[in-house]
Amino acid sequence: MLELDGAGVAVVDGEGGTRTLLHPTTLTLSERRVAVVGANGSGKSTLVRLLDGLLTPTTGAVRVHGLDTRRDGARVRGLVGLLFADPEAQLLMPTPLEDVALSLRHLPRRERTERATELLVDVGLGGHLHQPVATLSGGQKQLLALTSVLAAEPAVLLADEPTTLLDLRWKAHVEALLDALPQQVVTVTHDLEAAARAERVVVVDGGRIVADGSPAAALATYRDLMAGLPPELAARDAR
Ligand SMILES: Nc1ncnc2c1ncn2[C@@H]1O[C@H](COP(=O)(O)OP(=O)(O)OP(=O)(O)O)[C@@H](O)[C@H]1O
Repeated sequence: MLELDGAGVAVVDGEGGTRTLLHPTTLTLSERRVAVVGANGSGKSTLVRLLDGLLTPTTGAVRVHGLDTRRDGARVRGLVGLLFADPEAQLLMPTPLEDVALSLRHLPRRERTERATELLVDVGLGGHLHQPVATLSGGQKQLLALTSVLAAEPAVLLADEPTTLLDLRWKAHVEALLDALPQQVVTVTHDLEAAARAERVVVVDGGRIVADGSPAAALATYRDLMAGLPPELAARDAR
């Protein structure tokens, strides 16, 4: 369960004024599949960074499974896994085996290697255990990033445009893996077909939630917005 309780983010801008990235927002996300859509720069990643505790709200509070991200940041980060569009941003080790093993550092060394091998074989990267990460294809890198994140067994996965850089085949592969996960997955996406498969869609515009509800209703609002309608005229009452 993810909760925003009047949570907002404002930063000091270059001119010494303040800039609101997310207006105070109250939201409880308990659905297993949530999609967040919105234009570039609308505040989607800000919302995700709040939920993983990387960013603390400047007003209100954010709770993950009841833990306040401001007070219990380290424990929250233990509960939440993050997957970004660009796997380069999160692959830290020289080989796939070492990268997955890093997420398993709580295990004794031998078990760590065995478990990392098992996980890589399961996702189809068994033939690439020791291949330099830099030489993997983009799709293989994203699959590795996902495997490393999941190895830590997060309770919640936040995926920020996880398939944006993938070709159709890799996109389908990564989406199928994400769809099959037992844990809650919140996905930021520009892919409206993927968003339509969620149980709930949240639409962000100008740092505000402007629609929130079933995919059909919320995506209708988003399409209206993208067609140039101001939020107050775009389809409302998505819930
Ligand atoms: N630390 C910061 N200081 C100033 N402005 C910021 C900061 N972080 C984000 N912003 C601005 O806040 C706005 C929202 O950014 P955010 O990354 O949340 O958007 P987004 O919806 O995820 O966009 P995209 O789809 O392009 O990734 C942008 O205009 C961005 O430049």
